[in-house]
Amino acid sequence: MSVVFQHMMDQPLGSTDESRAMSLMGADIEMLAEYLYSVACETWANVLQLALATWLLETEVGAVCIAPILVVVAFTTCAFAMENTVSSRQRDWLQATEKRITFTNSIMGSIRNVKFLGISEIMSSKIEGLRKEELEIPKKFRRIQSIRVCMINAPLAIEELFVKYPDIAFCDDTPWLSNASIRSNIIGENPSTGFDPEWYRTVVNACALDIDLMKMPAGDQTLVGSKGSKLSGGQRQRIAIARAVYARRRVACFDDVLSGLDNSTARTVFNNVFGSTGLLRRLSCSVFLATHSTFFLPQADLIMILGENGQVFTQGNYSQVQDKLGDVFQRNDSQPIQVDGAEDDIIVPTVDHLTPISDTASPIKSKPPTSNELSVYKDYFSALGWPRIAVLIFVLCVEAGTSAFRYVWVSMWSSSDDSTSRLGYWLGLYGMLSVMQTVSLVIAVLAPMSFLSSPDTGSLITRFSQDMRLVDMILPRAFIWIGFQFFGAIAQGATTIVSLPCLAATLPLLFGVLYSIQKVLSSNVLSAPITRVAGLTVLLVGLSIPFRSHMDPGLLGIVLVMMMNLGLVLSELIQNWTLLETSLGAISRIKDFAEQTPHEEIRAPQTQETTKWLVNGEIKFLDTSIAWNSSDPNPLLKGINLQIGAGQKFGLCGRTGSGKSTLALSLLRLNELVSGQILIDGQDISLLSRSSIRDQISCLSQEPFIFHGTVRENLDPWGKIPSAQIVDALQSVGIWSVLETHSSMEVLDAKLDESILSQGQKQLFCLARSLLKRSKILILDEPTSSLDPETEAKVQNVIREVFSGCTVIMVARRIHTLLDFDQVAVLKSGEVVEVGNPHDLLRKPDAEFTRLFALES
Ligand SMILES: Nc1ncnc2c1ncn2[C@@H]1O[C@H](COP(=O)(O)OP(=O)(O)OP(=O)(O)O)[C@@H](O)[C@H]1O
Repeated sequence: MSVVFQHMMDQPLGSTDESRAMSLMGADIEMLAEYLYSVACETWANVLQLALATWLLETEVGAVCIAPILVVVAFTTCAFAMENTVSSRQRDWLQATEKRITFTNSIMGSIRNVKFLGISEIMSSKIEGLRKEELEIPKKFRRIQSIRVCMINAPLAIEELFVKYPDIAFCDDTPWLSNASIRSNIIGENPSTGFDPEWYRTVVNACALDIDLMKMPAGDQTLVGSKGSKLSGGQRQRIAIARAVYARRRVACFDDVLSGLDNSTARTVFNNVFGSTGLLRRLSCSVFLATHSTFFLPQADLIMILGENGQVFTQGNYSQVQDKLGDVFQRNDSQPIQVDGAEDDIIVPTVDHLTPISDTASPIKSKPPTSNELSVYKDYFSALGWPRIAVLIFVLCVEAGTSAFRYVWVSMWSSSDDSTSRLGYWLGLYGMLSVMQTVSLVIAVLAPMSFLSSPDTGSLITRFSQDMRLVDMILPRAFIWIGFQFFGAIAQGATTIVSLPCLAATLPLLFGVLYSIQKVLSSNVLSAPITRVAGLTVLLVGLSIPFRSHMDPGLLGIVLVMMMNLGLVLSELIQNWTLLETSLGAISRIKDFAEQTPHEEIRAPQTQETTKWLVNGEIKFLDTSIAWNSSDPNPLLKGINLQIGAGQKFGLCGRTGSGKSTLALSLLRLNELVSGQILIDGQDISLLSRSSIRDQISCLSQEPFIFHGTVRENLDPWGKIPSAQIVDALQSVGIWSVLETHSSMEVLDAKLDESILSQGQKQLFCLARSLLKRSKILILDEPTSSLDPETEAKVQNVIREVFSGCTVIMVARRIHTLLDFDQVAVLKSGEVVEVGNPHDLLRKPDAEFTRLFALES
């Protein structure tokens, strides 16, 4: 596993398929371990057993003893001959697994976007479809864990790069956060690096996170959610910066990390972290900062301006490159503002708004399962379907019954007087019993996979992929083998008792011992007790010896064999029972997850929205208060009163964390309306279902959402739009030609290769999807904040031209992008402090909007 992991770490990003490596580390290595064990332990034992049995047989029947060896050789040869077929099936299975994992990963990583687009149900059925495809190939599966790494992304243009100190911190423009507390994310989870409270507070303060933490009831112990989904974009970015600074490395690389922050916060963080007296200077850390902005250049020791193809356009200190800035940056950014502010004001906070600091970040404990054992069995059986269970039990009974009766039949045959004269009768019935046993065995062995493809179980297991391996691989196997062993034990026990009734007295003792052992096995003490059971069986067989003179020797032989078998069968039964119980833990976790995770749609919608209710796109917020959690006593947004006319362009701006996205996303009912009303075309949206709202409103976020699939699937997940219309949409956003150049086949049905699109082109592609949705309202949550000014201008133009007839609500950090909007609202700490036409507001020198704009220009 470490070899695969190390290999992945050594590869340049994008050169290897992440999910392929995950399959290798998961399914392949697991299988290798399992099979190596059985090969190592069972091969020599089987060879020894065969040799011994042949020798014993030779003393009884002479040369015929060769027959079992021939059978073994024939079957081994067949097994080797089938190897090719098996490995190709295995490859198919792994590919199907990879496909599903890659798709699921991309969806799970973009749940926010999936909700914005109102395509949760479509994505869920796609995942289920992939899963069914995978289960068609009856092979094993295991869960794969996602591993993310931070690395420098750009290929090196020079031959070699020497770094004197290998300890480098890296911070990307797309922050990577694990689902842990804010503090854990900053200090990292490496136990060898001790926690330094003083340094931690200094870093938190420098990254302007103290103000945000103060507003959070759990302070720095607040869980950030999957990929930081419970934080604002700016908070996510500053936590990632804080992690790189906290690490105190000698070299640190920051890739456009300030673009996601509003101007005022960006300046504060720049001064505190990168400025002439910032933390990194104090640490004597060499810093690489990639940026689109010229604002911060005067403070850099060396500036390298790169041309379009990555070549060095010019380099030097600020005074040396100043003249060339105008040639590269077209906007009026070439006049950098003097980055002022309290550069020396990095103060260790005196107010302890951070939760009490312990020496280590507290780990997040997962809740133990609460479902009881019986209800878990009941749920599993109901998911499989009771009729199927009845059929399976019947098949298992037939298999066990025929298997045991075959021995009795042989004994009856050997002791009968007509054993040779009625050979056809004895042999024919024996053959029939063998066929019945084989057929029932095959049906029962094939059962688990067909069970798992039943829709109920499918939906049950896709809910909780973490336990997939147990549910998919171990549980069905344990379940079926328990069936064999249970019914086999009953049949063998019954045959023994019928043949030798006095042995019935010893059976309760045998079961009692086995039951106690099972309890011990639950505590993970494994194989030793099994051998004791075998010993007990031998004892019981020994006890039966004195009865030899009173019964038919053939029958006695069968009883001895059955008793020995019974011991083994029972011990295997115990092993599989233990496995079953472990796997049922997974079902229990799935059940708890499904039952305990609160559902978004708490109240049923009161209006039946069969028709299109959104016609004009007029929006009203009436004394609205909004929270992310309905039980939160302090709503994030308070007393919002806004009126947005149909077809208006409305901008939202303010400091990071002020609630801009929360306000915009309240239109999609992604958060909770605590009081007041939100009306769209006069319709109270709290009375509409969330899916209907998301179906009719378009939304575009900062991270373009593209999933593994064809161009058509990505643009029209609903599968309803004619090709000509899709091509039109791609042409209006200017992406059609890019896709056409890179595709050798029909563009719409080709797999969408994300790597051929730049970040800006991906946003344009997503705009085409919104266009096809033909919605009257478009919400834009900082769609251009991570783009360079030129691409940003292109995207903004498309928004203005193509969506001219729609109501557009745009959250923007770059104030200049809002200047031609009809209205803007400025938010501060969850309240709207200013609303008006941007030009009217700019005429007022003391307006908040004027101040924000001044910071930028
Ligand atoms: N899903 C969520 N669950 C809980 N709290 C959230 C969630 N999303 C955001 N918040 C909190 O709501 C507050 C406002 O976040 P919001 O994203 O609205 O800010 P913003 O003004 O858009 O900031 P930015 O400019 O940084 O994106 C933040 O303090 C954040 O922690």
